[in-house]
Amino acid sequence: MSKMVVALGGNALGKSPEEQLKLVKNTANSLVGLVAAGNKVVISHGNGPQVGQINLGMNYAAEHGQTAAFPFPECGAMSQGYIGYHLQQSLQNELHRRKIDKNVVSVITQVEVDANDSAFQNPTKPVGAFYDQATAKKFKDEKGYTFVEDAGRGYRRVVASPLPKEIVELKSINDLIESDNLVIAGGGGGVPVIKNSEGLQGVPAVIDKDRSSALLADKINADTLVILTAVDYVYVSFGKDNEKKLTEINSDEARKYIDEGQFAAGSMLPKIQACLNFV
Ligand SMILES: Nc1ncnc2c1ncn2[C@@H]1O[C@H](COP(=O)(O)OP(=O)(O)O)[C@@H](O)[C@H]1O
Ligand SMILES: NC(=O)OP(=O)(O)O
Repeated sequence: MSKMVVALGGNALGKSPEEQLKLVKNTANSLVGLVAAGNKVVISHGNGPQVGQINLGMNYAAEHGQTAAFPFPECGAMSQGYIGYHLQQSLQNELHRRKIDKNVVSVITQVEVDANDSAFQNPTKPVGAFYDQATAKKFKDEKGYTFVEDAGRGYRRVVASPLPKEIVELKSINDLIESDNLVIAGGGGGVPVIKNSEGLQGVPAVIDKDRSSALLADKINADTLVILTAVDYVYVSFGKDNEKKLTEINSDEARKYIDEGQFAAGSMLPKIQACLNFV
């Protein structure tokens, strides 16, 4: 039996609630397979596309006088609820189908970051949809957002992504795991919070869920960290005629490929770095 953290990529969760629910049902089948095989599974998930979508929709409604503005920490918490709800429902249905008696619970998770993290001055985390260059420029001029090209897939808005330091709800997560629940935690990398004289306070950023998942895996003493995304393999020379899939690498090879720039910043690079940190 292995204790494992399985991190699901936000870009592998589709672009709409309908698509997400369909994809999550498939994933639930595999995840419950791991549970049925006797593993203790903790699930984390990304939220890049979803948190950007929620923020865009909320900003649009606010600009049209329909709602108050919803900052990123609130949007991050909403994305944990939205994705956690689909995961909970799909996992519960699959557990029921296989006659496995287990409760599924999503923990709204806050993750502490450093208020002085230089990431606040240098946005790198892609969120929301992929745009062509002209549309990205239009948004940039109109709204002042920052955009970058994302791994050959188009342009995306980027926001600050400070490093995760502590998982605020760690004790509750551990208690829930120990009492045999199937736990979903650290969604979207966790809602970023800082500690100040008043206690915890949300900050406008999106933490990388691969980094938070590695931290979570370490803190709960997991044996295995699994990071799932929308490609079948990690490649060297990704997207080129001579691309080569990697089926097994050690940490020295991972570092060598990082130095060669084989993994794109903001997409595959944080996944490989998270795996190295965990190892
Ligand atoms: N060397 C590489 N090998 C495989 N995929 C890569 C590589 N470099 C960049 N990528 C891109 O990284 C993407 C996964 O990152 P991302 O979409 O940010 O993940 P997530 O599923 O967590 O949202 C892949 O779909 C692919 O487009
Ligand atoms: N928060 C986060 O890292 O989301 P993605 O996995 O969707 O990029």
